Amino acid sequence: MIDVCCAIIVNEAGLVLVTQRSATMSMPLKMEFPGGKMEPGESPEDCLIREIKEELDVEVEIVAAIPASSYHYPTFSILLIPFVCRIVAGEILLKEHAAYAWMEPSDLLNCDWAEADIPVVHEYLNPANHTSIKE
Ligand SMILES: Nc1nc2c([nH]c(=O)n2[C@@H]2O[C@H](COP(=O)(O)OP(=O)(O)OP(=O)(O)O)[C@@H](O)[C@H]2O)c(=O)[nH]1
Repeated sequence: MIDVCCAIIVNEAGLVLVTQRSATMSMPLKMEFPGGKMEPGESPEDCLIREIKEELDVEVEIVAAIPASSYHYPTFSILLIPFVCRIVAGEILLKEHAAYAWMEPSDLLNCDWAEADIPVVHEYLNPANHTSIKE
């Protein structure tokens, strides 16, 4: 099982940042939440902040945790560990992804997601599943 942290970044208007994997990545052009694999000895929170800086060149603050969900792809399994975040410094500059979009929460389920993300979107859409970390 690969531990992967991902960021559900929300802006002041309540829109959610969705990123598109590039044509050269695995699962090309699928939509995902930015993030990546935890390194040995790294906490999920530190992983998330590092990955978002590497991928989007912004600094985020974690607002809430969403339950992790596992997903079994044909050749590997991942545990997706999502956090709701907001940007506290910087402007988005895509370093790896093909594109990004700010979406209304009600439109999220219409995206062509990496399959592991679909349960995460459902968890996000139910606020009862959010564990607040910072107001
Ligand atoms: N960052 C991120 N990765 C996801 C999501 N959903 C999902 O299935 N994944 C998968 O989890 C792994 C994340 O690893 P990564 O982002 O550090 O790795 P990577 O793109 O270099 O992938 P690679 O190891 O296939 O080259 C990838 O296999 C990716 O396809 C998601 O929402 N965000």
